[in-house]
Amino acid sequence: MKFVDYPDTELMMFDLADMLASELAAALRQNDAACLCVPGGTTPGPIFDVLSGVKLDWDRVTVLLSDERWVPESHERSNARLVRQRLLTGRAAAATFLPLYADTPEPEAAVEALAEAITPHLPIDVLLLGMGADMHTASLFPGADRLAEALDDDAPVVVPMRAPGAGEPRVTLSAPVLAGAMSAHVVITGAEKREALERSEDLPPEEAPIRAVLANATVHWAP
Ligand SMILES: O=C(O)[C@H](O)[C@@H](O)[C@H](O)[C@H](O)COP(=O)(O)O
Repeated sequence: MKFVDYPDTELMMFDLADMLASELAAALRQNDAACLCVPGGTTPGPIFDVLSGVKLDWDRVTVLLSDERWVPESHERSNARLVRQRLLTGRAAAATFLPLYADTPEPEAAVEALAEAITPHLPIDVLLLGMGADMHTASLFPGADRLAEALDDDAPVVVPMRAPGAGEPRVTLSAPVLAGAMSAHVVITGAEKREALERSEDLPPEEAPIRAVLANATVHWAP
């Protein structure tokens, strides 16, 4: 794992957006298409704001979510809603978005079809993830009902997930899909998350799921 700390959040968001854009551009120089995978939550909005205005062949980029809350896009907790409002605007509006949600009451009915749509776009070229103070990333929560399945080397691409700290049911890309990204960045802010990251170093992924993606990742931190 590589760790980069920044003097302030604004600078981090700009630098990181710039880095993601360069990596996407490099992937597009090598291949016809590139896959960008992003998280939801409260942290990445400012990165999306910068990235959405970057000059890039966005029409060759597919955007995926690392995970989704099982709510329709009209819901304020929908990660797809965040991505549509903050990332898929401006120049990035030309990208293709693959949602991680379908209009079924429970995620179990939809995960296979979602995985089928995503699989042709793997491996992820550029991955951005967040992390919770409980050391979850994507929707790989400690104590979640299907965490062991999602951490397994042979895990399916998309796994439904229910956890005490998660609110509504979720779906998540599995650990091998996330860990298989060509380039991975984790963005965190504040002392609590930095301490959690340090604590995770002595824990197995079952207790600290962020461990499952850290080996080849760069963690970006600002106070
Ligand atoms: O849908 C989600 O909630 C995410 O994808 C999740 O994994 C998020 O990245 C962390 O919970 C951090 O969330 P914050 O950025 O809001 O702290």
